[in-house]
Amino acid sequence: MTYSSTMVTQSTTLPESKDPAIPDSIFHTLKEKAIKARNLSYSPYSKFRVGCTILTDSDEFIVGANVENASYGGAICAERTAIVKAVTDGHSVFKAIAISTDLESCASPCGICRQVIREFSDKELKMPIYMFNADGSKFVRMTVGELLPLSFGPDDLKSLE
Ligand SMILES: O=c1ccn([C@H]2C[C@H](O)[C@@H](CO)O2)c(=O)[nH]1
Ligand SMILES: [Zn+2]
Repeated sequence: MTYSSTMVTQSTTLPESKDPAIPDSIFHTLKEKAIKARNLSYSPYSKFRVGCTILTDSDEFIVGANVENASYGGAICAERTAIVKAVTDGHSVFKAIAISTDLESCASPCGICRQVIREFSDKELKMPIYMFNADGSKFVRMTVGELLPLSFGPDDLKSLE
C-alpha cells in the first residue's frame, strides 16, 4: 500500500469509533465543530480547507480555520487561528484539539502548529489531538508528546534563571 504524505501511519485509525478517554458528547462536539469550521476557511490559493476545534480547560469550544494570503508565506493554519482566538479570549490551557480537512484520510498538524499547540498543552503533554477525515468517519488520536517528542517548552527557558 502506498501512503500519501498526509496519511498518518504511526497510530491506529479507529473508524466510526469514539475515544473512551473523553465523554461521547464532548467528542461528538469536537468533531462536528471541526468539520463545520472548514466552511470558515479562507484558502483561495491552496484550496485546502482545514477546520479546528479547541476544548478549553473550562469546557468551552473555540473554532478556527486556515486563513491564507496573496503573499503565500502569510498563511495561518486552522490550529493557530483557533489557538490565538482562545488565548485572546482568556483561555491558555487546553484539554483537547480536533482538526478536519477535506481529505478521505486523516491529516496531521504541521510542525509550526505542533510547537504552538505544545505551549498550551498540559505539563505532561498528554493532551489529545484528534485528526478527522472529511466526513468524520475516521480519526487518528495522538497526544502532543507523541506528535512532538523531545520538545522545547516554557520550562526550558527557566533553566537559566
Ligand atoms: O494542519 C494543517 C496543515 C495545513 N493547513 C493549511 C495551511 C494552508 O492554508 C493550507 C495548505 O497547506 O492548509 C492547516 O491549516 N493545518
Ligand atoms: Zn500548521
